[in-house]
Amino acid sequence: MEVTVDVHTVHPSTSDRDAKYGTKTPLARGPYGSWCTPETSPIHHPLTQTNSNIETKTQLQDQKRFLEANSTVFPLQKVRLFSTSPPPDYISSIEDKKAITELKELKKNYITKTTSGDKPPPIQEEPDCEPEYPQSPIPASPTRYTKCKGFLLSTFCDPYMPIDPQGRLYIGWLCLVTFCYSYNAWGIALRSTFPYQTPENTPMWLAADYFSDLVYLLDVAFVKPRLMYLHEGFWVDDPVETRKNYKRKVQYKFDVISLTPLDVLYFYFGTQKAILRFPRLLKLQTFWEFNQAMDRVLASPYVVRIGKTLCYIFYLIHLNACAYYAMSDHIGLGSNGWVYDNEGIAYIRCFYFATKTATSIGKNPKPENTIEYLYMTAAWLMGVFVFALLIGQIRDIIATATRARTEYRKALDGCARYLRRLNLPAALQRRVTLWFNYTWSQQRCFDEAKILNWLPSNMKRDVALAVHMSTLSKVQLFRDCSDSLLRDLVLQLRPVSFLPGDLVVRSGDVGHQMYIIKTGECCVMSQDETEVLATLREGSVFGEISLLGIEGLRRRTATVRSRGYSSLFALSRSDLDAALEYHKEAAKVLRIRADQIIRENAARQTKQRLAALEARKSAELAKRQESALRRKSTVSGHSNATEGRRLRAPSATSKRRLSTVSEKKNPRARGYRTLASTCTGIRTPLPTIVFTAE
Ligand SMILES: Nc1ncnc2c1ncn2[C@@H]1O[C@@H]2COP(=O)(O)O[C@H]2[C@H]1O
Repeated sequence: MEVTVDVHTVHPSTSDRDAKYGTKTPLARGPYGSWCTPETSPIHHPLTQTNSNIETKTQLQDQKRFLEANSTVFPLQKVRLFSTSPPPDYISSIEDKKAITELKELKKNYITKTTSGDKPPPIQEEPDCEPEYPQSPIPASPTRYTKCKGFLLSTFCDPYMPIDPQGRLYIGWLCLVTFCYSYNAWGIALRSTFPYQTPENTPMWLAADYFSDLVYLLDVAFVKPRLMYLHEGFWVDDPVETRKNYKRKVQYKFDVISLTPLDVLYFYFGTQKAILRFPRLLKLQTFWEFNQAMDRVLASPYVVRIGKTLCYIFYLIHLNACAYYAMSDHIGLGSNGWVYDNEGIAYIRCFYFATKTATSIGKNPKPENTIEYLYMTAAWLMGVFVFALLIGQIRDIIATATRARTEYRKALDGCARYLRRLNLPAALQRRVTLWFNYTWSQQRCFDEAKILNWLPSNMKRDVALAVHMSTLSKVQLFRDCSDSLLRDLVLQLRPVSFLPGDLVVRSGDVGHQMYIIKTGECCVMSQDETEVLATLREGSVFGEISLLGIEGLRRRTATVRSRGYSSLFALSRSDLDAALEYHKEAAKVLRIRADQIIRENAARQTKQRLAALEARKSAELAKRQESALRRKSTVSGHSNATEGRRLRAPSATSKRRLSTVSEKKNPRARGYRTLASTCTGIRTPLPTIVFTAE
């Protein structure tokens, strides 16, 4: 349906507006510099709600209502007025509207049928199609076998199966190709300059040559075209597509050129001309690819990186040695003091010469003619720039490999220096050093979070779970609650280490963190620290009572010390609160356990008090009995004296009377007595119960 709307946008004059609003509001002005109706031509502009047409909003709304009443949706934001044909957006929106109406009708029919008792029409099922699951980040394992004419064929050898570019078999193949490439790279230069290819050993050289050619050919024809590749985030394993993909690459062109059979010219030049095989050197990309693959799969990629740099250095020296021998041969072996004198093993002597010239300036045989000067200059320049670069690269690689250790040493040295400057006791300084050493041996880094910071949060969580899984699986709390609690908390856990005897939490302090024991043991001590109430082991949780604030307890209910060296995970109050907000069951478990600890601690305390009271009573009784005995024994001999003392000593009744009098004088004394008598009955908040994850 085509809709053409012809609207003259009317801008009220400033006076109209002012009359309406009663003020002179500073509004944006129209394109004509005034808010009056333009006389010359109508304004053509889209009906969007901007400052300039804010005045016409009511009119526009009227128009919209009118058009909607005529069952058309008029997209105010998109339609340009005075346009002869509606824009595509508009058409699509009309179509959308139709589709929505149809859908609504269908729904209405369906609902009326179900409510009227009719059986609703069966819902049309989608045609059978494979559900598409997310792909694995690594393509399917290449170690599958297929049967071919009775033989089990590895997928790698099956010409119709795609190859996983990260699979071991492919990396093995790359290794073989790289070996053949290295043979060509070293061999062609060597055989072209040194007299090592003789008519006797030529068949051997040729066999090696053609073997490497065969590997090159297989690589280009059967392996590379089957390599799976990533396209728009998906692994493509269709053979036609993989072949096309390979052919699109520059590498394909180089691979094909590297197979140029220039060796047919052997028929003309003779088999000695190994230089004719130089196109084989164009397969350099495979060498790089192999290095990258090794870098990915090896546990310590630094070895590969250093190995690659050393390869470059040796290869340059090799080329230098070949050039030196070729020049010496050209000038005449032993013809002057600079050239190779044809003594000893030619290659070793030339290699030595090349190494010396590339790495040192001076103390080399003096060149005697132009060509020798040119060679020496080139060799020195190569030594200064190329070798310096390569050796610098090795230094960087080693520095990267040992960066964490260097940072640790720096931190330790800095801290030790600081403590020494403050002249702190030697024992404390030694403790700090011990802490550094222990933490390093446990974590191999000081800031785990910093290392993982590059990863997306889900991956970070997976890594943290994998790293700490062995400990976290022992924590009863996580076993009793849903898995998502563990996933939510794992990134918030901060590893901390303690030395033997270190205080982890102190009774009476405000609690800010709770702890999970990763390794080692911690002792929950009695208030006076003379008794160990409980020994907590791997996977145990402590320090949660003051975080939960049960019965208003915000302070630590006990002192906990590390028994030996221990590694714990600390979880802050805010992180725990955030997690418990969404994991009510975990909050319940923690509360139940904390309640239990508090109750049992209180029971234990009461028992201890009663026992102490009992002991005091029996001690008093014994004392009284003893004094009575003593009195009996002396009564006969000193009856007069005793009688006098008895008269002087106040009786129990008079004593009581005395104390009442003093209480009356000092009401605080009575207060203390009342408190003491009630205290024996109340539960003390100090929990003293064995609380382990087991
Ligand atoms: N008797 C006990 N047995 C085991 N753990 C205890 C005992 N008493 C206290 N704790 C733990 O020691 C912690 C000390 O700090 P909180 O009070 O925060 O939480 C306490 C409990 O987790």
